[in-house]
This record gives sequence, structure tokens and C-alpha cells, in this order.
Amino acid sequence: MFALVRFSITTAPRAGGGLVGLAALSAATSLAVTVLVGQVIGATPAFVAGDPDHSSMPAFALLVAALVLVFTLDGVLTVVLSMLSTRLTYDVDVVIHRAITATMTASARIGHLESPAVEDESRRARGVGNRAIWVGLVALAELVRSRLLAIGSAVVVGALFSWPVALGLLATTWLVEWWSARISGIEQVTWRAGTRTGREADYAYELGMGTAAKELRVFGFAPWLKNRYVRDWRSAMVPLWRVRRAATLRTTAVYAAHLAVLAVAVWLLVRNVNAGLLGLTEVATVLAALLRLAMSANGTAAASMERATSSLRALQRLPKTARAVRAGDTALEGGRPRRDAGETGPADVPFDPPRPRTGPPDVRLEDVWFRYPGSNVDVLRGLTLRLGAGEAIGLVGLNGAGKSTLVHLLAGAYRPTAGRVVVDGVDLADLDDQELAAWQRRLAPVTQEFLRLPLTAKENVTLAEPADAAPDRLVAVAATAAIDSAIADLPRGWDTVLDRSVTDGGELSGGQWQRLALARALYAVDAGAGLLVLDEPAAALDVRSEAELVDRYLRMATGVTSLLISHRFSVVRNADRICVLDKGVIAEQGTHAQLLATGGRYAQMFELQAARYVGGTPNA
Ligand SMILES: Nc1ncnc2c1ncn2[C@@H]1O[C@H](COP(=O)(O)OP(=O)(O)OP(=O)(O)O)[C@@H](O)[C@H]1O
Repeated sequence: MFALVRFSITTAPRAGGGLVGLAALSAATSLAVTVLVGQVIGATPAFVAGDPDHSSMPAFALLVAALVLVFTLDGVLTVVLSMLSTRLTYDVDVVIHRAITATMTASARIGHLESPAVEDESRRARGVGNRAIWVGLVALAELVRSRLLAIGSAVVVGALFSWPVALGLLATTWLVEWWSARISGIEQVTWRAGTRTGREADYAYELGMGTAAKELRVFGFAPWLKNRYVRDWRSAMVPLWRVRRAATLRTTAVYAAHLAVLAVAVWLLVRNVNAGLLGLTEVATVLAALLRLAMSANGTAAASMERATSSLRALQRLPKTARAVRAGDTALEGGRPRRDAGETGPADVPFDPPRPRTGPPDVRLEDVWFRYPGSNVDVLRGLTLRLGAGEAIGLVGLNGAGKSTLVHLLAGAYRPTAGRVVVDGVDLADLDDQELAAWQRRLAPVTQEFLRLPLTAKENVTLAEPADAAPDRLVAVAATAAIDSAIADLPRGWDTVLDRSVTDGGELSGGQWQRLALARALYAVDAGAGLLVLDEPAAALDVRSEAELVDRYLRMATGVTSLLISHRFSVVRNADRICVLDKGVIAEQGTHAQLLATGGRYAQMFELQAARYVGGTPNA
């Protein structure tokens, strides 16, 4: 409870503090209503049978007016409390989202993004329905109100009637509350154990409703995915239902004890009335207070607080878990010291749209070993490769040889397990986050899974670069990437949002998306990026245009260092140097003609591919 109070007061001091303060005030007004109701009822007979000159009128009217006033205030406070809760909801939502996104984007490296531990912790922090913490904060106000009201009502019952009855009922009221919170705690532990299955259910839902909604239906996989979702969701929820079923008997016993004490209290009250020990005012006040006390057990609020506290702890652990996952790389690397102190989070890393124009970089991979976190297979095994400043290097290799992995290492997204990636003499592993982010801004990549953003066509090309400052550049790169006519056909040209679900939105074919991604990389080069990386840039293009497009592309990108990865030899053959990646190392390198003359692996692969074209050698 104290952790939540501290959290609400530090994150939203006005709404959080105001909510708790108002809750206390609301408890006081509710208690005042109870006492005034007793007073009015007690005074009614005397007033009704009153003297003919109505001398008791002003006092009775005053009592009724006070009751109406306090009752109205109580109602107003309830409305204000609900408004403040809504306000707190917004404030806290922002804080939680910021905390989670700050952790996820705290580093320019990406190991933690693939970590199940980090994903589970983030899911726990968000809680069921993503709202555990703020539901708990609203419950905190309710709990403050109900507990103060319970104590106040007990004092009224004790002072006017019986202290043992007051304390007995207070005890069973809190027993009910404690029991609800305890069950919720057990449910939390059970739910935490099932977060992985729950996450799988979430993925299935996201796939079916978003990412792959169209494809799954076109190919008739929707029922399969639905069954899978139901299966995973049930297996995450069944243990929870089991906990609830197992607790049914004890829950019934706790509520029965509470009701029994209330029944005894009412029976004793009736006995006292019969014995003439209590007047009408006392009876009315005590009865109202007894009911208030008995009904103040707020198991729901206590349970929500339990859940919120558990989520809050997960939220506080999250950055540590993410750091530990990233630090796991250090252990893999044999403890080479790293400068993690520079991890400052997105709020502190200023985004600087203009790319630093520092010319084409010289990049060296020196005896690089790499295995993915959690894997026991070395993808790269002592790879050494140099991309000289301004050189165009082609990279070929079989599926799974490690070509895309090499691109991740070049970008510094992962650290090598051993060895170094050195850019202009600086080891990427020694860069702090801001320096690494600056290096990544010097890259213009087209990866296999290129971005398809539901933004305008213009934003898809320019991203953070200011397009309005260079409209000619936009036209030029669109022409080079041969996407200009497709853009002209869109309902609103460059300003068309590339998402069919938007009014006046447009859609591109797979090949047209790829051309748009190429235009984006060219635009970045023009804006100052010095290293162009094309990973299968022509996979979605028809064979006729691919080689011609890539050649045109490289011509326009002169003056940069470029890495061209492709299974299609027609794409890489004009590179200054072609490297063959095999078994984690560069097995061969040279020009297209030199490699063919050597008769090695490259020549074999080339001949195999060429034989599939009519006439033997495409573009040879
Ligand atoms: N995030 C990851 N975690 C664990 N292993 C991975 C991860 N990404 C790739 N791998 C593994 O690393 C190896 C190299 O993959 P990579 O994608 O770099 O190959 P590639 O040469 O680009 O393949 P392709 O030609 O099919 O695109 C593969 O065995 C793959 O299964």
C-alpha cells in the first residue's frame, strides 16, 4: 500500500495526493450523514407531536438542513473523486507507458528486445488489460475512504452501544478484506507463472487481428489460429480458475462469519431496545453505523491494490531485467569492459535529424565471432572483412550463412561474442548509446524485412529528414528507384497514407514497397549517410529490372561505402569486390571475373544459378 501511495504522489502529486485527501474527506462526510440521519430520526417524534407554537421548529429545520447539506457535499465529493480518478488514470498511463518504452528503447542495441524475460516482465508491469497499476491507484482512494469510514463507524457503535460489538464487526470486516487480497495474491503468482502462455495467446490474437489478418483468411488458416488462441488462452486461465475454485469453501466461511457477527450485533441491538436501554436517536444512529461498518469491507479494492503492487514491482524491476539481459552479452564476450554508463533512455537522447556528413566510413570486422543470446551455435567464426571507404562490396552465401547477422553487427545492434567491428579506427563496442545512435544515423539500410509504415508515401521515404527542404531530392530518388509512376497513381500522390483502412489511403504491391524502401535508402545517402547496406534489395522485383535498378542505384550512390547482399549474382557482379560467406568466415573474395576464374565456391554457385536461365548465363 505504501509503495502505491509513494508512486501516486511522486508520479501525479496533485491528482494522487488530491485523490487520497478527498477520499478521507468523503469518509468524514459519509460518517456525518450517518450521525445526522440518527439525529433527525430521533428528533422527528418530538417535532411531529410538538407544541402548538412550534417552538422546536428552528432546531429541527437546522438539523434537516445540515443533513441535506452534508448529504449533498457527500454526493459532490463522489463526483469529484471520480473526475480525479480519470485524471489520475491519464497521468499514470503516461508514466507507465514512458517507463516501459524508455526501457525498451534505452539502448541502441537490441538484445533485450528478443528476451522472453524482458517481455514477461513488461507484461506483468502492464498487468491484465494493461491497467493494473492505475486500477490499483483508484482502489487506493476507495480503500482509504472505506477504512476510515469503518473506523469512524466502529467508534460510533462503540460509543453509543457496545465496544465488543464494534471491535468484533471491525475484525470480521477486515478479515473479509484480507482474505480477498490474499486470494488475489495467490492468483497473481499463478498468473505470473502463466505469462508465457498468455503471451503466446496475445501473439496469436495480434496475428489474427492485425499483422497477418488478410493472409490467414485468404489461405484459410483463420480457424486454426482461432483454435490455437483459445487453447493458449485457456491454458493461461485454467490455473487461475482452479485457484478460485479451491478457495470457494474458505471464502464462503469467511463471509458467513462476517454475516454471523452482524446478525448477533443486530440481535443485541434489538434486545437493548426492548430493555429500554437505547433511545430512538441512538438506535437509528447505531443501526446506520453498523450497516456502514459491515459493508465497508472492500475486497475488490484490496484485490486491485494487490495486483497493482505486483505490477508496480514488475515495472520497477523492468529496467534492471533489460540491463541484465544486455549485460549477458558481456559475459558471453569474456568480460571485456563496456561503456554501458551511456545508456540514458530516449527522453535524454536528443534526436538530431540531420545526418552527420562525415564521408564514407572505413569498416573492418576483425576476427569476429558471434552467437545469438540464448543460442549455442556460432553464426560467425572468426570472420575478417574490410569495407574500404567508398568501396562497393558484394556479399553472397547460402541461406542461414549469417549475412543479415553481419549487417546487425555492422550497425552495432549486437556486440560480437569475440573480435571487433571497427569504424574509422573506433571499436563499436566502445561506443556509448548516443555515439552508437550517431553511427546508426550514418547507415542507409534496406533490409530483407524493410519497413512498411502506415504513413504517407513521402514520410515512408524521408522518415526524419526534412522533405520540404529538398523536394527535388524526393523526385530524383523516386525516379532512380522507379517508383515515381506508382506514386503518381496514388489518390493523393506523395501525401497518400499507405494504408487501405484510412480514407483516401493507398496500397502498393510487394515490389513497389521494395522500390519505396530503396528510395528511402537513397534519400538517406543524399542526406549524408555514408554506408549503404542493401540486403536482398531486389528480392521482390522482377528479374528484368533488378540488375539494371541496382546498377543505377550504385551509380547514384557513388562516394559512399556500400555492402550489397544478394542471392542473385546479377545484382552483385558489378561490385568492386565480392565476398563469399561460408561456415562463418569469408571463404573467398575477389572480382566477379577473378572468382569465376578461381573455379571455387562462387563459380559453382554462379554456374548453378546461370544454368536455370534459358541460354545459360544471365547478363554474363
Ligand atoms: N534473432 C536470432 N536469434 C537466434 N538465432 C538467429 C537469430 N537471427 C538469425 N539467427 C540464426 O542465425 C543464422 C544466420 O541467420 P542470418 O539471417 O544472418 O542468415 P542469412 O545469411 O542472412 O540467411 P538468408 O540468406 O536466408 O537471409 C541462422 O542459422 C539463423 O537461424
